[in-house]
Amino acid sequence: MNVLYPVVTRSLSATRADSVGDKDLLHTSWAEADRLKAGDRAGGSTDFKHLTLNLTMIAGKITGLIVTDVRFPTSLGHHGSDAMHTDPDYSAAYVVIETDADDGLKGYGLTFTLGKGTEIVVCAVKALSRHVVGRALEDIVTDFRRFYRQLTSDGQLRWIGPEKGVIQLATSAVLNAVWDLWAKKEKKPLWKLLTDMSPIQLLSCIDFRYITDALSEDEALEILQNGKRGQEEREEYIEKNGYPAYTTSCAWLGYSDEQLQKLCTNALKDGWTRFKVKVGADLEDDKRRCKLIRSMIGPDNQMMLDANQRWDVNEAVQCVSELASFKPLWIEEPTSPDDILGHATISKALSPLGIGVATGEQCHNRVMFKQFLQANALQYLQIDSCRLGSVNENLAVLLMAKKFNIPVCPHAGGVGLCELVQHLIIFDYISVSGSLENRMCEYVDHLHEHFKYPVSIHHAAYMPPKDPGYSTEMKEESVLQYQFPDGEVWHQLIIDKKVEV
Ligand SMILES: C[C@H](O)[C@@H](O)[C@@H](O)[C@H](O)C(=O)O
Ligand SMILES: [Mg+2]
Repeated sequence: MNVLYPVVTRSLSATRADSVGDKDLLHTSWAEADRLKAGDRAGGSTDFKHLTLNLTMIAGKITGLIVTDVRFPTSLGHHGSDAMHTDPDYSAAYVVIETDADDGLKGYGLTFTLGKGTEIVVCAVKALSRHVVGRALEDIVTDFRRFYRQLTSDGQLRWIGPEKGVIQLATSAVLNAVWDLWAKKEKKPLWKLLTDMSPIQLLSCIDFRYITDALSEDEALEILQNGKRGQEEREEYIEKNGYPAYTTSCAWLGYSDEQLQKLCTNALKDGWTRFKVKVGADLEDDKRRCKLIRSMIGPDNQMMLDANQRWDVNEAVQCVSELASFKPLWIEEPTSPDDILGHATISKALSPLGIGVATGEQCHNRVMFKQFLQANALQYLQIDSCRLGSVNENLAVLLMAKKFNIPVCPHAGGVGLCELVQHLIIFDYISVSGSLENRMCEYVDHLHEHFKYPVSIHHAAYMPPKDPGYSTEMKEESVLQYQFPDGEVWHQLIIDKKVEV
């Protein structure tokens, strides 16, 4: 089916949504789209956008896209280590987009990597840039669904995906920069840009291809319309209390027991009540560490386990059963992230023990999440702001999670991930799920000092960002110093033979 997407913007929702309601509006604009399309075929000179809408222009044509390989040597302190990724250097392919508008605003985006291979993502971003440079921002955001499709469906590039792996990480970096720029133009933090959008505008950002068997556009619209009810109260609640978080940074796998104890003591003092522990390399080691943490946090605080894909399916059931006495809430990534039916088997086996399965940080697109949901293969869904195709694809997944009634607990263990994903989960609470039950967002206490608008944590909760944008902008001096391999920091580490290049 060849569909012309209705183009819907702020002014449309502001004028007509009031009188006819969004549902009607959806159909009105689809009908209009068809009529206009017919007009085009008949040789009419219809300007679709300007006939349908009375736009307030978002100024600027994208004139440049710069991408940088930025790496932080976190492996030296074992930060971020787990059973599979023993020596991660938290890194990013960092994108800056510039426009010819005279407001001087730039869009900043990133995707998270672990050091080696960042150069490959950088290369993929460059390959995608031809779809971005030369485009008016206005054209992109008023028909975001089409733009998303263009980026993910390049007839040649898609062969190295599609919508997965390096090319999807690159798509995310580019689109994160576009969303940052859009939010800055609107002078709103991204979460607020999203919560202020009408249901129909939000829909117009989502590519529903491949998921309509699980979530139709009408169902998504209904969810978003229902989400408008009580939105103001929820916004007030979040402004006051923040979004609940859990910490992972006390118990990376490479930390010694002493370090673990020290970090856990401090975290408890700071008011943390939910702790994630890395497991999976050695069961006896896992038992010792879990025992230590449980004894420190007491019976009432929550503990989650993360095996980072280390086990086979039956092995996972066996190992987690042996750790069940420590009362973990979930086991995260127990096996291959691609093994949806394996996760379903594990979920079923662990259910009598009261342990759920969590996954998503390596779930590369909405189709996989759809299947996880359809197969009852997860009980906690972990979106990732840089693994999925940016905000656009995350919106699709949040809506599916709502339909399947599965709590979303985002992944944020990486550089910049806390900064980004806080916007998505705050939007989720205010406009989609409307609930905090069984929900929390990951937090790791690393590298925030390199961001211009770092996260603000208060009483173990993410306080909603106030600065315009997606909180993606890094400090210029950090980018210069940590650029790989020529930044000052890497230069010195290489001279001192502290790292292998
Ligand atoms: C290599 C990384 O630090 C991962 O261990 C991390 O993202 C982790 O899986 C998490 O859930 O935070
Ligand atoms: Mg994890």
